[in-house]
Amino acid sequence: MRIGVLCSGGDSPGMNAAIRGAVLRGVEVHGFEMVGFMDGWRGFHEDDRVPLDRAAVRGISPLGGVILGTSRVQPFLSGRGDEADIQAIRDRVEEYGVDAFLLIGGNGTQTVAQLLTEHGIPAIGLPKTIDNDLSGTDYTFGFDTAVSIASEAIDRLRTTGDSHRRCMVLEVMGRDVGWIALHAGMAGGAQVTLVPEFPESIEQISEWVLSVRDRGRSSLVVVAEGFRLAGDEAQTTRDGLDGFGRKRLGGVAEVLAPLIEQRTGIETRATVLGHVQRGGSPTAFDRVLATRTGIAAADAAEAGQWGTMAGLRGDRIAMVPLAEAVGHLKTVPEARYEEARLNFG
Ligand SMILES: Nc1ncnc2c1ncn2[C@@H]1O[C@H](COP(=O)(O)OP(=O)(O)OP(=O)(O)O)[C@@H](O)[C@H]1O
Ligand SMILES: O=P(O)(O)OC[C@H]1O[C@](O)(CO)[C@@H](O)[C@@H]1O
Ligand SMILES: [Mg+2]
Repeated sequence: MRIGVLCSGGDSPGMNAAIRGAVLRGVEVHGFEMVGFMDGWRGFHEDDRVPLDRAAVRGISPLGGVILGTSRVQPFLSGRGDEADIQAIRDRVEEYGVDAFLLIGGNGTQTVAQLLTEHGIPAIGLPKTIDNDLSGTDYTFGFDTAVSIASEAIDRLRTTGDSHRRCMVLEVMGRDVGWIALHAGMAGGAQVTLVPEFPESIEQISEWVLSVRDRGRSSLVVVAEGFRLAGDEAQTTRDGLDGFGRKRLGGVAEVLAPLIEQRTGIETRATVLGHVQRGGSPTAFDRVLATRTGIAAADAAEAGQWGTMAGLRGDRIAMVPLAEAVGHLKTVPEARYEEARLNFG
């Protein structure tokens, strides 16, 4: 069987380990021939492919980024996903002699895996995203690395914040969910953690910051990029949309810091962590999760379990139907937020 491997969406630490896991299992154990398309669907459309064999994946688990590159280039040339678009993919698939795909990506990529499978082009999904917003899996690889980097940033901001008795506001990624903020905030002992799922008022936030000051401490506020103040309609964005029509979230920390300063009289500084939290070497946890995801995906291909995604369920990797994974974000549940919120301030 010849399998095409392709990454789309943003990169996520662990993607290389996932490719290595899939190749070692697929090529060495199941006897597949594997080929990687460069830069997501661009490589597929432009016939830019590389062989994926044991040598190609040697030593790549500790490497950040992804050796194949990734992009948000559309799989469907017209963008409509109609029969002509599907036929164009079928023609290419035939030309390349590819029997099936392993698609590494987030929600959008898993949607494509499902669409392809429904149209008779077999695909299996490998979930990745630092945001941890994919349903059908407990955690996605990349998330643990992002949380570790954000936690370290909190530790560092705290020492300078404490020295100047300032309130420090750290903005982390996560798009429309607050998983990175929640976990990093808990790991770093943040006094306030703000997530998109549960808007809070500036009065409430200022009250927490003042109560921290009243017991002689400085506040560390973690805010997810998708957070909105209670009553605000829109999230904070930079330059509107990106080249693929998506909102460019970011900057909410810079909006909050002066508001907190105004209301509390406490000098406040904002830091936007940005793409630092997506870069560099994956944690051991992410390497292991990604490797196991790759292994499970290769085994699923051997077993013909098309239209599924290799999700983490407890300590097991389970092949879950793609329909369970796509279309609905995995948001922070109220109980998890309340558990943290009781200790704010
Ligand atoms: N409903 C859809 N129909 C067709 N193509 C889609 C659809 N959703 C997403 N895609 C395509 O899938 C690719 C990846 O989608 P997207 O940019 O949303 O990233 P993702 O996989 O969700 O990862 P991330 O977590 O970084 O957002 C892009 O090439 C996009 O064009
Ligand atoms: O890499 P880009 O296109 O700037 O996208 C940034 C977005 O991607 C993510 O890193 C992953 O989905 C989000 O947390 C963030 O909003
Ligand atoms: Mg997406």
